[in-house]
Amino acid sequence: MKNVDYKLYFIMGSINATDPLSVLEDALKGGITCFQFREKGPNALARTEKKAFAQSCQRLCKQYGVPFIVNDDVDLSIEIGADGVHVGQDDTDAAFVREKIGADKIVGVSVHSVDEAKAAIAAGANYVGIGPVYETVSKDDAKPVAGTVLIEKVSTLFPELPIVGIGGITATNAEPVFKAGAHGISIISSIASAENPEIAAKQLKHTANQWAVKR
Ligand SMILES: C=C1C=NC(C(F)(F)F)=NC1=N
Repeated sequence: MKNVDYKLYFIMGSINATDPLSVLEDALKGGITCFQFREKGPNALARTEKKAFAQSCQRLCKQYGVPFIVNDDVDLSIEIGADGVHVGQDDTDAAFVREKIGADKIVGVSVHSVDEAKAAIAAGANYVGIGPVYETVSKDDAKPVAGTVLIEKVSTLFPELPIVGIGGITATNAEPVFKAGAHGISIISSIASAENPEIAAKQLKHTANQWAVKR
């Protein structure tokens, strides 16, 4: 996948919004640059419903020319021809994912240490997610708040590696994430739980455009 713009990376699943497809469309209108389909948790959709919902999200992303990445479910990603897969440390092994989906798809990895970042690069990751930068409401098993320290370390050690910060990021606290060297911010509730998701995405996009270092 050619140079993907990770600047405003929205992540959502059916549990994050009452009308997820209209939230996704609003987010796309608001200018998100990348989308991750993350269908996880006790009430997550499964099998046929999950595939149908994924394809509805994928169709919207295609209309707006935004990459559609699937969280963890490699088989679903291949089945529907998604643009890539994102895996956490406890998910499918990144090297295995790269092997299965091929060289031109996007592989993203959540990392919580320099060693995990090194391993992600070795596995062929296109980007890494680092966080939670701030307190998050979107993940009940999130690691302790990490701040931007690891983002700084990883961006210093691996200046070519695209990094997205994640965890509790809003339009008012996004600046330090970019200043620490992140290429983008990853958002769930700041858009999915917003009164007006399109306006929320626009505000986040404005902030991201302001602070994303031109590389
Ligand atoms: C747990 C996660 C951490 N980071 C990311 C991303 F921002 F995409 F890198 N996605 C996730 N699902």
